[in-house]
Amino acid sequence: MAIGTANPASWVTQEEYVDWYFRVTNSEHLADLKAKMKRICDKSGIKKRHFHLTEELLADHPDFAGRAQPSLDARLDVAAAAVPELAAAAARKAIAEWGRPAGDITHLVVTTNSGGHVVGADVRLARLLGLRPTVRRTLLYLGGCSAGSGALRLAKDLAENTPGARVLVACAELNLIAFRGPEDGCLDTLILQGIFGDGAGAAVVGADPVVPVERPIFYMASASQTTIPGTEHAITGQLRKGGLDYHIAHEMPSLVGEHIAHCVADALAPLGIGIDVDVDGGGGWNGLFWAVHPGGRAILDSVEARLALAPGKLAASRRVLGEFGNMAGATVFFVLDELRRARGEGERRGCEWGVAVAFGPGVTVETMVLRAVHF
Ligand SMILES: CC(C)(COP(=O)(O)OP(=O)(O)OC[C@H]1O[C@@H](n2cnc3c(N)ncnc32)[C@H](O)[C@@H]1OP(=O)(O)O)[C@@H](O)C(=O)NCCC(=O)NCCSC(=O)CC(=O)O
Repeated sequence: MAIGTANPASWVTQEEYVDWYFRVTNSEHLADLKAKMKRICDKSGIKKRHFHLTEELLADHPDFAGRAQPSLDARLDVAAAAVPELAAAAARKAIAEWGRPAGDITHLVVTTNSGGHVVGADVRLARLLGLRPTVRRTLLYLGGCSAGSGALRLAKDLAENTPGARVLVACAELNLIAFRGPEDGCLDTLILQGIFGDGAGAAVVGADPVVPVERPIFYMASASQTTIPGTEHAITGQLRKGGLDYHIAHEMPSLVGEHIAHCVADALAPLGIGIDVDVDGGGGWNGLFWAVHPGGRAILDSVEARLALAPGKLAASRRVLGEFGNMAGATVFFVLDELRRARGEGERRGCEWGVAVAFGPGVTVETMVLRAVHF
């Protein structure tokens, strides 16, 4: 029924990032890694990224630049305050658009990869927003990049199974939990530092809108999850003394390309939606609008090629990637927001039905079938 997004105020252009990153981590001597990082950034399709971690904050915490030093406590301390604050900035926008008081929120689903506390980000966020003490909270940690879509799936079930429920979903992601300097033999670090950025997204989800106050944007027709067998190794992460150690396998773009068609076809089939979809990659897929998680430029290229999507079909995903990078679980809210903004600016007669697809550890594919309410 409403979507809000927010980013930290500080940002670095992708063009400047390589110099910035090697300078602030005192790594100028690692010339080969710097050249490789430049190749990654040049090909990333990203123009700028926002970060909570500034040079000043890094000066206060020089241990964040290395993975051997015990810095997890300090990282979590920063995230404990910053995650709910960023989530609140996005949630306030969503609640304002929704048009009803924050006290009418009945359920809260919060997800982040940047934390590990009790009392957690859900309690803090509820307090910041002035939600009712009886709001029913669910907190999901470390769900990877599909966590925002997973939280929306949960919200849909809550909304449909609890009459009158209004579920606030919020996700905030801060790269500082995984930030570290470049190191020989750790190519994952270059990918992570080269494409991930910080952001928060929020949405209000409910059934049976109260007209005319509530003006739905997307009808969530179905939300499903598939785990691709034999791919547990492809995305892994662990909280260690030096922060979140994250690994993304080189084959992720091809893996996604291989599985996207059957995941979407499986999600559409039970709905009996009359779309002439050719699962071998025919033009039928262009009969949908697309909100694909922009995990990286190569992921979007792979989906586009595999499904023979027309140029522009992934414009919302590419624009979000360009402006903000991969913001893990928060990204889906930005892509949905961008889609509805583009439709409001003259593309109102776009496709009626669409899909949101996100990928995460498992490898997990979250697929949501959506109907644009004003198409
Ligand atoms: C990083 C890229 C922009 C690079 O662009 P290209 O692939 O076109 O260019 P390229 O092949 O020349 O790659 C540039 C350099 O990066 C290296 N490279 C590419 N992918 C790598 C990876 N996963 N790990 C380590 N190195 C990698 C290449 O070997 C190459 O090194 P050299 O130049 O030395 O030969 C792209 O590969 C990309 O978008 N990858 C997708 C990243 C991804 O999987 N994201 C999903 C995140 S998972 C997610 O979103 C969910 C989650 O985290 O939970």
